[in-house]
Amino acid sequence: CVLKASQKRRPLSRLLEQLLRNLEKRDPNQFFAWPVNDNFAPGYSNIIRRPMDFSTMKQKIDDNEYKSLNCFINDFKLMCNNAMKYNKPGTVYHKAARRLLHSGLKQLTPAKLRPLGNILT
Ligand SMILES: COc1ccc(C(=O)NC2CCC2)cc1-c1cc(C(C)=O)n2cccnc12
Repeated sequence: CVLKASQKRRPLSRLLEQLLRNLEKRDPNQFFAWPVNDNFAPGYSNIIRRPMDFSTMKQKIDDNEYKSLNCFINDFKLMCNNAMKYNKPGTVYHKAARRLLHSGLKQLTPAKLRPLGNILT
């Protein structure tokens, strides 16, 4: 029988896509959905050396650039830490990044991931 496109994906890619969808749900305002635009964030590209956002992470999954779950988690942390570096504490973006980081990492603990199978070994 012919496998559906999604079934042809590598197991790691399918897991990362599932985790990404779960993380994106925690960004209802879509502040992290696309690259931050210098026109709305003056000086952003001078302050943030390694920008990251959910659409870039999705592209990296599709291009099989993530060799491990840790590389994926590191990009998620980079994205949140960038926002807490550029935006002052108390701003809507700094608060959103703190909340996203903490709630997102709770979903990425070994206990939460173990039920997803031993593909991480
Ligand atoms: C993809 O990035 C965005 C997309 C949409 C919005 C947005 O709808 N902002 C409205 C809430 C008050 C204006 C903000 C952002 C945004 C994210 C960020 C981050 C993540 O630092 N940011 C920083 C300064 C100014 N705008 C932003």
